[in-house]
Amino acid sequence: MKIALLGYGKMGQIIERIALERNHEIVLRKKSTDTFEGLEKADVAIDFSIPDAAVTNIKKCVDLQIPIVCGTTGWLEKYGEMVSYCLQKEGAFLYGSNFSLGVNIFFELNEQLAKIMHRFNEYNVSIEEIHHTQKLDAPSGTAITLAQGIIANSHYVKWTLDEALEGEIPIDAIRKENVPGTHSVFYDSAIDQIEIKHTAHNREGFALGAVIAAEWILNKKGVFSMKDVLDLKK
Ligand SMILES: NC(=O)C1=CN([C@@H]2O[C@H](COP(=O)(O)OP(=O)(O)OC[C@H]3O[C@@H](n4cnc5c(N)ncnc54)[C@H](OP(=O)(O)O)[C@@H]3O)[C@@H](O)[C@H]2O)C=CC1
Ligand SMILES: O=C(O)C1=N[C@H](C(=O)O)C[C@H](O)C1
Repeated sequence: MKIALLGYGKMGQIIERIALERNHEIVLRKKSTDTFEGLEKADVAIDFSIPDAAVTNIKKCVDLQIPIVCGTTGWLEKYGEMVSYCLQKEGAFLYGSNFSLGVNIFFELNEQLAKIMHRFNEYNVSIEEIHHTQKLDAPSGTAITLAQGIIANSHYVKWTLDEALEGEIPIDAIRKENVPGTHSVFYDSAIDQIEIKHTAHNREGFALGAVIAAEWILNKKGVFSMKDVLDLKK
């Protein structure tokens, strides 16, 4: 299939290699100063750009009726608006804070653990994420998804996402050279600590997952997530 890359940085260049290995064609490699010329030829667009560009890129693809897979993080306050825009225009849109298979399994593990732990008030939950020093947003999109998973599965729902992001679920964002992405969820009591952790060794899993999501969304209409792609919906 013909793929438009919206964002041609660290992720866009790895996605290009994997897409070509899977016999796809790249019709656009858009960086900040490039136009959208070539987008109209695409069967699917994959956006790994910057937080300030994602909304414009998503709307452009929906307007052109081109399915878009968005991996760009740091713009979630506009997510609801993008969902409505896509549904109203009968487009196809899939956002993933993290496209790696390992992290999507980690998301399921996090949700199952939250279902157990919410019964034990002696434990306090917190999240830690570590990323490279070039990352523009904090906390990471993955950490926010982890917080959402905890909130959604703590039946007495102590927090809203805003409360969580305002510190009810502390999220520690650490920046360190050359770290692709490490995420931990901690449950601490006065007696002990329970930790679950995912460590990305490189960016390959993010890129492969994004290309698989692009293959999946082809010829579909609606708003989707990696739970749909991996058939993880309960
Ligand atoms: N969901 C997931 O699995 C993952 C998500 N990410 C997210 O993906 C995003 C990109 O990460 P990464 O590749 O490391 O970042 P980079 O900084 O390496 O690349 C960003 C790219 O976006 C380009 N860009 C800037 N403005 C625009 C625009 N208006 N339209 C199109 N492209 C634009 C930049 O162009 P220029 O060079 O000209 O500035 C650059 O090519 C981040 O939000 C990150 O959090 C990252 C890894 C995994
Ligand atoms: O910026 C990155 O590199 C990454 N960002 C995503 C996020 O914000 O969760 C996914 C991954 O952790 C790498």
